[in-house]
Amino acid sequence: MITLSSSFGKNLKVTIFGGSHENHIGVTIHGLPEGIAIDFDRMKKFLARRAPGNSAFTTPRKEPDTPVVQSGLSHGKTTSEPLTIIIENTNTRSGDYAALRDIPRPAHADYPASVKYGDSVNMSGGGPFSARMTAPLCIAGAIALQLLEDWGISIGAHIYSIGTVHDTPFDPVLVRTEDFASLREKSFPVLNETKGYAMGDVIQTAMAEGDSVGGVVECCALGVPVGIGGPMYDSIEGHLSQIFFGIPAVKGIEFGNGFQCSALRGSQNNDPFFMDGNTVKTVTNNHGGILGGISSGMPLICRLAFKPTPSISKEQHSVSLSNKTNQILHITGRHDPCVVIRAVPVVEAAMAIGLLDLLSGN
Ligand SMILES: Cc1cc2nc3c(=O)[nH]c(=O)nc-3n(C[C@H](O)[C@H](O)[C@H](O)COP(=O)(O)O)c2cc1C
Ligand SMILES: C=C(O[C@@H]1CC(C(=O)O)=C[C@@H](OP(=O)(O)O)[C@H]1O)C(=O)O
Repeated sequence: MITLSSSFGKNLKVTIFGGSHENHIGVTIHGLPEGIAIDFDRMKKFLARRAPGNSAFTTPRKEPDTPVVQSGLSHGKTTSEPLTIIIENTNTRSGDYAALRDIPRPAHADYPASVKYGDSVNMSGGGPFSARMTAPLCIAGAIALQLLEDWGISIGAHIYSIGTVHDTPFDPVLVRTEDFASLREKSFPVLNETKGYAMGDVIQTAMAEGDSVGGVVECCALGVPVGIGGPMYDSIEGHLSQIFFGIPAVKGIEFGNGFQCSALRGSQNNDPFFMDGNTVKTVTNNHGGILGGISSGMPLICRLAFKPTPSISKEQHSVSLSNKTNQILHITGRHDPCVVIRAVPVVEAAMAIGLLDLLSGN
């Protein structure tokens, strides 16, 4: 068996390795400043927001997700070596996946991964494609969030929609750091509680029918200085999109008013500039804090669309790869009926790593 790994970043290189049903998963971070004290209590709190098994709306797989430092830390502070932290997988149930080696799940990675890797990769639990890999991403994200505070940058996210039910969006001009603090304390992070209950009903209805639902996470970064990013392939959108699309089940990304801008006239879409004391600001923020790939100093806002969880208990059509016949598939096992809730801190982590990488090279 080979262990796959994948890396993100130019100045801060984040490499994630392991698999959902291997002994452990983990992350190595190259390029952190030396002598930084890492707040592990905050990291654990952050990891707990993503961890499986914490509510009726998530997979019942229970994992403590305890970060264990392997190297790169001495007396609680970073050294000049890369930092490696792992998480043990303690609650695997690989039997759930025995049949799926031959009968791939629609919408999961099983089929193309089996063609590409054969039996050389352990695909149980989704292997290296599993959302389990977002736990080490959140370790790196927790560290990045901590470092970004020194730059005066804060990041927050919420469930923007589940199915067709929408939360109140962030106000793209007036959104404040304080809005993020209360969201972080919520197990179902929405701004409008009534909409949150309606979203819960949507998930419960799908679950009762052996089905799943998708949704959108909205994320915002405040305090990003003017001038981060660059033209064409150095754009903030391009850079963040690479790490965002590394999150399993992300199928679309919007920056600012995104697809909506296409229905507007220039006079409606353009954000007029004005002087706020000595600072140049815009009256509206359709551009979501990015112009020409470069930060404008306004709140940086984006939305990520997540598809419905592939593994559903409803009967589905698939094939037997060995027999080359059509096959009815019944998936058992432990799955999120909606991935969006646990994805909220994952999106914050990805945004933090992406921005810290850009800032480190600016
Ligand atoms: C937080 C989170 C939890 C997820 N939980 C599950 C799950 O329980 N079952 C499942 O089949 N897919 C789950 N997924 C989605 C799959 O990992 C993903 O759809 C799959 O790897 C295929 O990748 P793709 O959708 O990006 O093409 C989850 C995704 C996220 C972000
Ligand atoms: C374990 C996690 O989520 C898993 C993500 C996942 C998938 O296919 O993405 C499938 C399930 O794996 P298993 O069948 O092993 O329970 C989820 O539980 C986690 O996020 O930590």
